[in-house]
Amino acid sequence: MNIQVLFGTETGNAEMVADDIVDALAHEVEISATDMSKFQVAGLNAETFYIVVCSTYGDGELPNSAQPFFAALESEKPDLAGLRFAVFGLGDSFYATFNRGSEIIAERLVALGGRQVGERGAHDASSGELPGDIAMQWAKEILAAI
Ligand SMILES: Cc1cc2nc3c(=O)[nH]c(=O)nc-3n(C[C@H](O)[C@H](O)[C@H](O)COP(=O)(O)O)c2cc1C
Repeated sequence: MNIQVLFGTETGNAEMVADDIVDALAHEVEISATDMSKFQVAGLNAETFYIVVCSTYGDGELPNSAQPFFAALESEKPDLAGLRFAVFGLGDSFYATFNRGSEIIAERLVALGGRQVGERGAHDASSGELPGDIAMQWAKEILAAI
């Protein structure tokens, strides 16, 4: 199976998490990580499983590097029937809009026909836990479910 990790970040935490997920799963599957801002929506395909790793900024908004990807999903409206994905969010429960960014992306992918696998993972910056630790455990559970 081929897994593509797509990360959306403002200050690099989601990229570190994406790299940790790649490290955790690389011995079992073909997997790589790409910044969403460098990924073409036309490249989405049903043969690949996607792991979307995305933080939240502003007031429950997408981080900078996720915005072009999200805008392209809205304008190009690709048919994502058959596409499967899982989502891991980074946020801070200090904000009422905790982890809304990852939810925004998941909702859009589902609206376009994609199927979300497993529970949306979440890291809370106020928890004191390392995001990579939470994400790697979550990713192993996702891999077992697909
Ligand atoms: C200015 C600012 C606004 C933020 N807004 C939110 C928010 O609305 N909801 C949330 O859950 N986290 C929010 N966060 C927390 C970030 O999502 C969290 O620190 C995350 O780890 C950043 O990941 P990144 O470096 O990949 O962007 C905010 C952080 C900053 C600095």
